[in-house]
Amino acid sequence: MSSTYTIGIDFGTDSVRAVVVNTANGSTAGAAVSYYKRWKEGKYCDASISQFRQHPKDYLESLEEAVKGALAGLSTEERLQVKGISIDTTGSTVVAVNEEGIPLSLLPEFEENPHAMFILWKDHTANKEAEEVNAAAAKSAIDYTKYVGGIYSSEWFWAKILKTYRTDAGVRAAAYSWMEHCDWISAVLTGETKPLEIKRSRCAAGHKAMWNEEFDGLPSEEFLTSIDPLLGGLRERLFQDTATSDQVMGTISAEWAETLGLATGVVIGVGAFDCHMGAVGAEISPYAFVRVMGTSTCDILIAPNEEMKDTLVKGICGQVDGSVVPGYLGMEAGQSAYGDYYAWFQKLIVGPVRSLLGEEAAAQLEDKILPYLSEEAFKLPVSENDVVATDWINGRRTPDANHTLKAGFIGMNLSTDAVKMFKAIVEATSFGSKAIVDRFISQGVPIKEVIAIGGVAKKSPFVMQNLSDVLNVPIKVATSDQACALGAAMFAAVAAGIHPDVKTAQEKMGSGFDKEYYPRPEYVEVYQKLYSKYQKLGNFIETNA
Ligand SMILES: Nc1ncnc2c1ncn2[C@@H]1O[C@H](COP(=O)(O)OP(=O)(O)O)[C@@H](O)[C@H]1O
Ligand SMILES: O=C(CO)[C@@H](O)[C@@H](O)COP(=O)(O)O
Repeated sequence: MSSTYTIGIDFGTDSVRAVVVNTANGSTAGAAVSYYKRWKEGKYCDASISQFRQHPKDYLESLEEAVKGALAGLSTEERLQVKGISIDTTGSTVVAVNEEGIPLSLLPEFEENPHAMFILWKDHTANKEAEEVNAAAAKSAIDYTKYVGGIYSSEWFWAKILKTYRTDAGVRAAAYSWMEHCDWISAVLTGETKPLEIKRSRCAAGHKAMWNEEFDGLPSEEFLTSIDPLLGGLRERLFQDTATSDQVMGTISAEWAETLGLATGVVIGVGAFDCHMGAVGAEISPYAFVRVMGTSTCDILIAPNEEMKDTLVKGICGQVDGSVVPGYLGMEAGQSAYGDYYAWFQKLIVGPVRSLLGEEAAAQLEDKILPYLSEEAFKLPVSENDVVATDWINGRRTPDANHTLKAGFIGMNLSTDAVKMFKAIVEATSFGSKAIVDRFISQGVPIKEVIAIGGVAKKSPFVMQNLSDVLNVPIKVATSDQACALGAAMFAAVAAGIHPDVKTAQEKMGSGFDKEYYPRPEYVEVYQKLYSKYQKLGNFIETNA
């Protein structure tokens, strides 16, 4: 019998990655990456006001490029054995669409309007609106925030919609409905994008839009208009039900089948967020804590629903039945900047070089600077008098979302150089991780093991060793370079009926682990002291800055 294949597609912050996977044994038949062109040029973004927008054309062009690249090495016969495609994306990354489900920025009149584009997860322009959602929730008879950690975040659906409605009356008038990136792009491949026709991801709806079966779907019209009457009428143009990612969104449209060189009849699965599919790719099992370590971190944990019945974990990004593995409660937490904090420091150093010495010198430095800083920082001794920083350079996602918080440093003197600053930044990201782990444990959710995936987990032994020292637990790193896309390929195999459930797909297609970091006992005590300084600095910033 010939092999069958599925394609997993992972839309990250900067690029999309596609992998073609053999469904029998998980081997990779092809893989490719495509970077978003407009995003790379810095278009439609303004970091000074935390505005980060992505054009749907970037997604469409990169989708085609990455999938074609991943399929390039397959024969025609092998291509015809591709049976399913599933997609994960970042989120909450939302866009206003018309009645046909076309993002407004794909229409000529809104083509260059950032408010008509996808509002990326890390866009924090809606801080005020998030506060208003929280104020309305505090007054409401039903606490709609109870399954999203008790605090609504500016990274999420309703806050972003309200901010857009207040900012741009033209977009407001033209917006029939709104979609998450993972729903829209999956729908695009089927050729049916009408907002009321398509299936909506349980993962996206539950973690970001306060959808829950207990509320009969989305928050009530009364609640939404109590935040602002501008939200009136939208609820009925969104969705009532949601679907888990083992389900089928549809089959590939004739147009996309031809463009990609695939057979008609390829199943398109229901989409989800990157970290949720990544956790499946990393072979998550109950109470394993999977950290997706890239631009940001997303931490995912699953538990049997019956064991978590009365537990509400405060200050995380939600707990949703079936958001990761159908039949289990999926919990999410994370940090808004992880690799992005390192990237910020890289830019800080490379920026003046670019201005003074030109692009060539800057590009050389850019390639070398993070590995150099990591190598040198690894050699430094650790003392309780070292520089301490917070990890809130893009606000705090968890525990207890607050995107108005900023990063801060203490303990510098004239001997503080770039390497020492970098060490403090890496330690800050580890301390932020510890705060999350401690929160889960203190709220009654045990963690049986820690697994890491994502660019940072694969590229930086320094960061990973530091994290293990600070958390004082071993950390396993998954073998796959593309665990999120692999997880998507596993979901595609379930949606296409090749494997009966996620667990079987994990057993057949999982790639295992290739590295494990162990805490070094001699660092545990000093990191406890530095962590306590981190907490004090954090308290100071939170109450004074
Ligand atoms: N050598 C390195 N050490 C630490 N971080 C790195 C290194 N190289 C790249 N990174 C970080 O990895 C992040 C990208 O992670 P990746 O998982 O590839 O992408 P995404 O978050 O878009 O899914 C960037 O924020 C970058 O700063
Ligand atoms: O926040 C979520 C999901 O809830 C992520 O999509 C977001 O952190 C982006 O992930 P990356 O850092 O680009 O891997």
